[in-house]
Amino acid sequence: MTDMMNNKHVRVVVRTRPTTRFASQAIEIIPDKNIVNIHVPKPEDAGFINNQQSDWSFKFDKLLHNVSQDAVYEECGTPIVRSLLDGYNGTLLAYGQTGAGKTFTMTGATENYRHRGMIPRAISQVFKEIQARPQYAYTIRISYLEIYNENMIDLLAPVGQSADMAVVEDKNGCYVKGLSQVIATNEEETLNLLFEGETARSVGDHALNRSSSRSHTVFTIHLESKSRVDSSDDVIFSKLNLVDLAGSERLAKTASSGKTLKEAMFINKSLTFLEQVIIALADKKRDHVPYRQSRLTNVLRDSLGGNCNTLMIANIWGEADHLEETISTLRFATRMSCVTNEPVVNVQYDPMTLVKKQEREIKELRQELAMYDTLIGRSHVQYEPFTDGQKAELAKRVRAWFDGTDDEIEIVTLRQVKEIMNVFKGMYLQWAQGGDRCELPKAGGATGPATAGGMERDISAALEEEDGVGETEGMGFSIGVAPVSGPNGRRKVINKKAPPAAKKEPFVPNAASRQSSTSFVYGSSPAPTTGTTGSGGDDAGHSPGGSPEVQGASRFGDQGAMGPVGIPALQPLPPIPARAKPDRNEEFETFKRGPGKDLAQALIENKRILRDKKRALVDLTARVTTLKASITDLKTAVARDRDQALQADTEHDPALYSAPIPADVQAKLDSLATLKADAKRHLEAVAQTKSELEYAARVVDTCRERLVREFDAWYLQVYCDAPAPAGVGEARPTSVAERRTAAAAAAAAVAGMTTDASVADPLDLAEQFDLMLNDKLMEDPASYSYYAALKRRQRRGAKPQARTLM
Ligand SMILES: Nc1ncnc2c1ncn2[C@@H]1O[C@H](COP(=O)(O)OP(=O)(O)OP(=O)(O)O)[C@@H](O)[C@H]1O
Repeated sequence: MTDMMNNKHVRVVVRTRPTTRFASQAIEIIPDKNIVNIHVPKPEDAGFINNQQSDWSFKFDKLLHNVSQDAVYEECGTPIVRSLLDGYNGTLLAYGQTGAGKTFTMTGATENYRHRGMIPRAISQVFKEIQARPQYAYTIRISYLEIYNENMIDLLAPVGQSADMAVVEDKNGCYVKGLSQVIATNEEETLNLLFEGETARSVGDHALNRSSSRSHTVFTIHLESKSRVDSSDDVIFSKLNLVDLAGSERLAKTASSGKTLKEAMFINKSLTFLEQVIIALADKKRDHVPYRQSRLTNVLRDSLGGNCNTLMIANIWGEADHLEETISTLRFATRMSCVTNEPVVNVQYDPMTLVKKQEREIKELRQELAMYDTLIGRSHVQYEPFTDGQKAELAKRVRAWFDGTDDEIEIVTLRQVKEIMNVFKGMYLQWAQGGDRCELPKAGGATGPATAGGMERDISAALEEEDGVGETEGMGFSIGVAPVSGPNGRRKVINKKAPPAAKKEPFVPNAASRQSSTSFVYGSSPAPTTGTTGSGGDDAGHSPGGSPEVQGASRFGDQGAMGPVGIPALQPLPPIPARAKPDRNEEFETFKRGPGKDLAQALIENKRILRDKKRALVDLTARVTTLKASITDLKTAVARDRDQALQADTEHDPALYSAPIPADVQAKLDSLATLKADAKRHLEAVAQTKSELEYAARVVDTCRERLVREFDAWYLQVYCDAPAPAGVGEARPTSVAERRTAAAAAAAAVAGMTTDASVADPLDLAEQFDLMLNDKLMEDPASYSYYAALKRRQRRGAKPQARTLM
């Protein structure tokens, strides 16, 4: 018996189907030497000069002529199953013409136990071997796949529950995703699965063999083994594929038509592809193996020429009528024997064992930490997750700290810090959502929870006292708007111990601030004021220019990270007196043409670049779509040519596959290659442009944020007498009066200018949509038409009157 592990090439065993009409004049079997000689007399009517081959000699690893199932299994099954138990993958496949005995070899005849085939015998041996190896724990899973007309069918899936399947390859090999793997604990259960699958198998009738299987099947025994003796966490995975291929046949001979003809064509095609894979594998110079051409080769990709023991049983039917098929089978078997394999044991680390090991380690480390804490006198240190009760207790202490009744919270562990942060977060969220009763404590040590409004009142009252003006800003101005909860650290810390709010009259917020749970500290423009003209107003919703981006830029600008800790202690900047309040939108225009001119121009220029990039991207993507469509058309044309050639090949002529490719097909293949290269180039350009576009978008955002920030600083400095932040604005007028005069002058200058739309209008909705469209196109260029239509619809939706007026 050959040692499978030392076997570097695919083993090929030829089995003959017993027959009383054996063509002994044409076929010579020499079992001792494993040789088959074939002599086909040349037809007399073929003419004087006849180069047709008439003699063949084939040598294989083993020749099994008229032997029993026992003998076949002993030769082919036993070693491969033993290797399976040792951790090597194995594949046993039966190939041959229809009726040559493939199914008889693999599954056998069910009515007689002695006639059972390789699969039931392999199952039986697997469980016997397992019993003989008590030092290992085994898990066995069974899958049974059928490939019928290029469709994959899960023969073990519960009726009506078959999932979508796909062949997937990862570092551990290749498998069919979605295919059921049923755990089997004993021989009987496994045989049940085999028969269950058998009944589900597609069986068709035709002239040669009334119970011929018209599909390929792959019965797989997946084995997982782990040593019970050594402490290693290694798990060995191995699998045995038992493959029953559909019969190779000549369409004319089987008198197939209609559905059966279609089946035969699929079978011939997949076997041709199998042959091509075998030819490629046998050719050491070929670096590409066309596995993906058919489901069969794709499923078997790690079983043919991979890291497994592969054995093929070539079934032949030695009657004169089937001489051609016999030669064809033996030629294929010869090619198969040239394929080399490198069997290796598939060892993997068990993820569950790893988890258990880490859990053990964590437990030990905790114990060690507890010992350490005891030694240094730190008791009651909490390392476990906090319980609800403990969380509530901690929240109480945090509140006490806010109230000032508790001066400090001792920090003992990182987990405790995290929990405290969680308490802050919860309080902040509750407050930001404007719940009626917020858990935030009232400043000044008042006991019990305070309302958000209450705190705001305290803050505003404090401001009133400080500035002598008591107006609160409504919401509505879009540029530089910052909510109380925002990150801009332009607020003062309320002294917990002596809150001015406690002494003041309660503040009654205006309508706008009542409507919103979020009130704005500065930059809000509640009134339809007209800049320096100073006409007051109270319309909170007046603001133009409410671009969400601009709001976002200001809310989450870079002036400090948003942190819930500082929130209760924040205080707004002094509000602008109503009579002096200019319209911020107008002031923004003034700013863009004055101190912020360079920045505004940079923004315009960067937006232009962004638009150019978007346009380029749309063009490139459209080109890729066109190229892809052309590639698909050409591929279809080539496939049609191939199908026609296959249909014409009713004699299944092996010479056809070595014949040169016709010129017109070659021309199509050349164009296909050119198109693919072109598409690849364009896809690279798309990727490049996409990254340039993203960069340009970032630059635009940064520019816009900076412009808004600078404007805020400028505005505050001019109208609120706030100190200029470092690096923002230079050579400014010194006094408030001077600044206001300068601003008025700038506004007057601007009044005479034409408005530059691109300055006033950052990325509009259409531009945002373009950006989104480009992102979608990147995900799937074929979606171009869909999204383009969507865009059209959106445009139409925006201007419905345009249609009705026509
Ligand atoms: N070695 C054998 N001993 C006895 N009977 C055999 C043997 N080989 C084949 N047969 C019989 O020949 C018939 C056809 O065999 P089988 O169905 O296995 O062919 P096949 O190659 O699987 O055909 P198909 O490709 O159509 O599935 C069956 O009735 C089977 O019992």
